[in-house]
Amino acid sequence: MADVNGVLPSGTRDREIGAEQAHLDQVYRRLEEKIHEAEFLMNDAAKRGQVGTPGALAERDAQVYRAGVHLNRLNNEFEDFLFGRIDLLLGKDGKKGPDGAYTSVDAADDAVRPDNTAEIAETLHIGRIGVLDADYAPLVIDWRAPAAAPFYRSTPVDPGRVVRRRVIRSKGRKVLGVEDDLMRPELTAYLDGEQLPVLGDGALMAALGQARSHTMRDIVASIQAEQDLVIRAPAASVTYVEGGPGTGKTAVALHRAAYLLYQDRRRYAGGILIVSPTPLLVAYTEGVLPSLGEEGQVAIRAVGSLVDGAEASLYDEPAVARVKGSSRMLKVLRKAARGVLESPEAPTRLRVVAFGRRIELGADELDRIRHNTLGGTAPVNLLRPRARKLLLDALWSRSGAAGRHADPELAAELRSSFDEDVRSEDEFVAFLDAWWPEITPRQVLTAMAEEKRLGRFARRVLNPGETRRVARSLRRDGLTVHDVALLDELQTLLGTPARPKKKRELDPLDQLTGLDELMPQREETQRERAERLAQERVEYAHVIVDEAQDLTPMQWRMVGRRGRHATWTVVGDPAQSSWSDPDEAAAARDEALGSRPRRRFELTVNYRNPSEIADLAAKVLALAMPGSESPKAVRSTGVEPRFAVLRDGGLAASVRAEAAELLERVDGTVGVVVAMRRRAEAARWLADLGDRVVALGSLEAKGLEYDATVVVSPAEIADESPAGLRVLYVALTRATQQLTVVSGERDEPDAAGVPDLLRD
Ligand SMILES: Nc1ncnc2c1ncn2[C@@H]1O[C@H](COP(=O)(O)OP(=O)(O)OP(=O)(O)O)[C@@H](O)[C@H]1O
Repeated sequence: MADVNGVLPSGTRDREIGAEQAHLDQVYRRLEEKIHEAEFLMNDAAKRGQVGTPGALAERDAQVYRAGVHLNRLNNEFEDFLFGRIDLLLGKDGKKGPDGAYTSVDAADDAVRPDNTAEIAETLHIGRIGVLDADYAPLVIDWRAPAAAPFYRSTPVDPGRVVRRRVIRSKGRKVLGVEDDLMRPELTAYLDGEQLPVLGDGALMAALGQARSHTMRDIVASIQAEQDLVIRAPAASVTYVEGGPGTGKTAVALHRAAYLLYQDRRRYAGGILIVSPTPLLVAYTEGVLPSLGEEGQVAIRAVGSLVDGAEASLYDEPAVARVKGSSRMLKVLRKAARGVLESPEAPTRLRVVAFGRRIELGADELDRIRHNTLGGTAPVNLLRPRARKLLLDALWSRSGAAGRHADPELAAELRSSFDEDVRSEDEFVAFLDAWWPEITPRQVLTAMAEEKRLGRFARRVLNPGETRRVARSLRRDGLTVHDVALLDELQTLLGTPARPKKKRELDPLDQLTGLDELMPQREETQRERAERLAQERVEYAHVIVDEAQDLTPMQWRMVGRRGRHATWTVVGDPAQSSWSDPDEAAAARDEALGSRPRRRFELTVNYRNPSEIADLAAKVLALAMPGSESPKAVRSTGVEPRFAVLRDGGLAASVRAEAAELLERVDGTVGVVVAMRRRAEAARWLADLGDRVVALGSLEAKGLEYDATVVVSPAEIADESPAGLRVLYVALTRATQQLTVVSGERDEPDAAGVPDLLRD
């Protein structure tokens, strides 16, 4: 309907908005009916409860639960939940599918007439959940339903049946605007006898230009075709997604979690785990799933918080992180988990009295027994019964009672009464507790903090300098992100011994019959214990790893243990890896994922950075990973990055002034990225600029984005670790609007203030 200049007849916009408003009104009326139904159900259920029979009570609980879930969802979805519409040509098969949609995605051969005109055969509205009218015809189709896929998949190159895709913006019950994309611009299409109008510049650009807040928004209304392919990929084995900065990897990962739950809620009742690199990114993304109507079954955890009780947010200096994250640590931990028993506090003599004789085992004998007990690879804490048995053997042979009876039955009886004697002796019990205590992972880390002991555990694995630095880092207060993977590994190496079963409350009937005594408690077998422990460990049905390029080998082992039977989605960008040896991490990843087949996807479009910023970042990418390609920026703002040099007052004053200036120029947030060691001072520089501005260490910037960023001293960031150039690449790709680079002396800026690393 638009003429060649794109001018629409007056009133078209109002009429189109009016039509969508009418549809939204109808949807709300239907939702209100559903809410009344749900409330009625709850009241009715409450009344039934008053009847009081067990059957009625159970029924009431089930009904209240169902109605509660229903009400809750409806209330949650009320905000902005109808967001899309597609107008479609007749489908090839011409039949209606289960959602009222034609099942084919291709247009029928005769859908377009020879004069390039066509009739719209069907209009579908898409929203956060599906709503049917009283006759079960769809008023809104859930965005995750197959019928909604053409909304995301259709492109002008491959439009399928879609003629026009419309994004509807609404607030509460009011439609504010519509943005259309024409998929078949060559066509003149008619709906109910009127030519189909096209309004706005397209929803994607509108979404990308918006100011950013401190939380991520869902992209449900503007998911792009290549992203939709990933979101809806079947959850078989491993879905592996690579893409440069801003290509929507995090957004896609979150929407995929919601999609998988919709697809097969029962299968994912085992939970979906999303592993995120930092607590900041967890906080940033936490709201997305609830906005998609999904909560509860998805756990988003920072990699430093995967072990219960450990909430690590400290970072090791790069040289230490490199050692702690490497798979060399596995050898060190294996030795440490066993060697920790040889503590200076461990008793070196065992004395008992049995059969009226004093029997003693000395240090050498005890060392030999410990050594024999530890042979093999069984978890240390599970070896205590074996240690006790070997101690009793040694005491028995020292007792001289072994040869007393030739008759095997009598000899066995004697031995068993000897064992009973010794085992019940207080001294023996106290000795065993001190000599073979139950060890916790933290105790092993504490032992490793002593340089001498760590030196023994790490012989021929770490060099003396590495040993010294790791030991020193473990003496600090608080856990680092890398310590958590060590704790998890140690937990596996140490094992959790079977706890004595809680005594059941005595059943009066048991007391009468003495049944308890007649049926001795059977000891758990090794195999049963292993099975029980395997079940108790937190495992998930699907594991999503965000920023996967950053996981160290030790972290991959930790994450791998949480998804041994899971399907996986792994998203990352090797060019953003802050790990010093990406090949080693890739090998560890392959080991964690096992031999499961992979489906690979690539995301190629940068939705975050305008081309002006993306072009600058590409220069660092060329240094960091020569030959690799940057994603294509989808928009440009005409605003070039600004290069600032030090003013009077040094770095603090310069950064403050640049941040203040950006606050004036953008509506949303400003991120100031500094080298890790400057984190604390940078926070002080910006303290009174308000909460729209945040100071971040370079590693913390991972995955986040701001309207504008100040990157402070590229050279400092690049020099901070062997992966420094890749970390700098991350820092330079965080802004959605404007970027300022502040150079220090080390950056050797030229006359225009451009630092050495960013020059052509
Ligand atoms: N289809 C889309 N519609 C609207 N916005 C989008 C779309 N895809 C991505 N975005 C936006 O682009 C930005 C970058 O997305 P996201 O953070 O998921 O990218 P990423 O690939 O994880 O980036 P990085 O690797 O740098 O962390 C976000 O603001 C996201 O909302």
